[in-house]
Amino acid sequence: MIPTVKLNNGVEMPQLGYGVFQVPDDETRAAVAAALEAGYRSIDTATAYGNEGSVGRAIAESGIPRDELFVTTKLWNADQGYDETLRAFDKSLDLLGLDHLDLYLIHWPAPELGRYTESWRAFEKLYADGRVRAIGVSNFQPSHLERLGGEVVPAVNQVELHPYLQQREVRAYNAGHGIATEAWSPLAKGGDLLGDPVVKALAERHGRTPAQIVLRWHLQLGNVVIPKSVTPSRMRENLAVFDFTLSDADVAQLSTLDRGERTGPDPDTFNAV
Ligand SMILES: NC(=O)C1=CN([C@@H]2O[C@H](COP(=O)(O)OP(=O)(O)OC[C@H]3O[C@@H](n4cnc5c(N)ncnc54)[C@H](OP(=O)(O)O)[C@@H]3O)[C@@H](O)[C@H]2O)C=CC1
Ligand SMILES: O=C(O)C(=O)[C@@H](O)[C@H](O)C(=O)CO
Repeated sequence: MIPTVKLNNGVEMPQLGYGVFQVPDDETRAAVAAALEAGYRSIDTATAYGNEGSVGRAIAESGIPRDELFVTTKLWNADQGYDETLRAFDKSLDLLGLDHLDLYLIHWPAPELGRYTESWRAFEKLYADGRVRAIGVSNFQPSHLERLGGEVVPAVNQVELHPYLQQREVRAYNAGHGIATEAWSPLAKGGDLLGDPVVKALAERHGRTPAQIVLRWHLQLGNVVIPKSVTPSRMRENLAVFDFTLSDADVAQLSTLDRGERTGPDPDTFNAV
């Protein structure tokens, strides 16, 4: 039901998944269970979200075969460095209750720390050892990617991306290097974007919701998306986007909305640990 994108190492990643940022730990198990019940098979979490254990419990209780799931987590900034990364990976895998991960991402470049290249060496070891099926980065600008070094080209770069922040330069760089672009906050956190007159007019014309129009725009650009919702009806709504298409003119109209407007931190200056 959910199409996949083929990553640069041949691994197939669902183009639409479920994100759990800001889902409180004690609500995550039920939220992920509802998402899996709705049909999601790709889950995006992070050490920083404090809910990996609850994601793991929901996965274990679902009874869904492991090879039908795609699980992503992310290395937090405080864990950057070679040995620190290896330890953080073990801890995440343990919390998730898994014997391998599908995708591991360096969460932020945190350039002031100056350690993401060491973390990438550790990622390459984890990948070579078969403990993770694909490795990638998040919030990396082209300048950060240029300095990554190593042997393995990241499979994914997960960045903030939506019609108000279209990341044309990052997307072009990713595409030119075989890196899949994954959009975080694909709905711009459910804020003004969903009430934008252009989005609303397209929603009315297609008989869809504003969120569905925005998700369809992403999918037609080739982005991987991971919308978050704790509301089961919205989980289902966000999945019901594979039975209609936007015209080229619709996509072009949405592409005029770019304001370069971030809802989250700037990767060049975000160094929190
Ligand atoms: N790598 C990184 O640095 C980052 C990664 N992420 C990842 O991306 C995921 C998604 O991003 P996120 O920041 O959560 O923002 P989203 O763009 O996914 O928006 C989530 C918000 O939109 C609301 N919403 C969801 N669906 C609908 C709908 N159909 N109609 C109206 N409102 C809707 C949700 O409300 P409600 O839940 O109440 O239904 C929630 O408030 C995260 O969960 C996380 O996994 C996010 C930030 C940074
Ligand atoms: O959600 C994420 O993945 C993030 O990295 C954000 O929470 C980010 O750390 C942030 O918004 C800090 O204010």
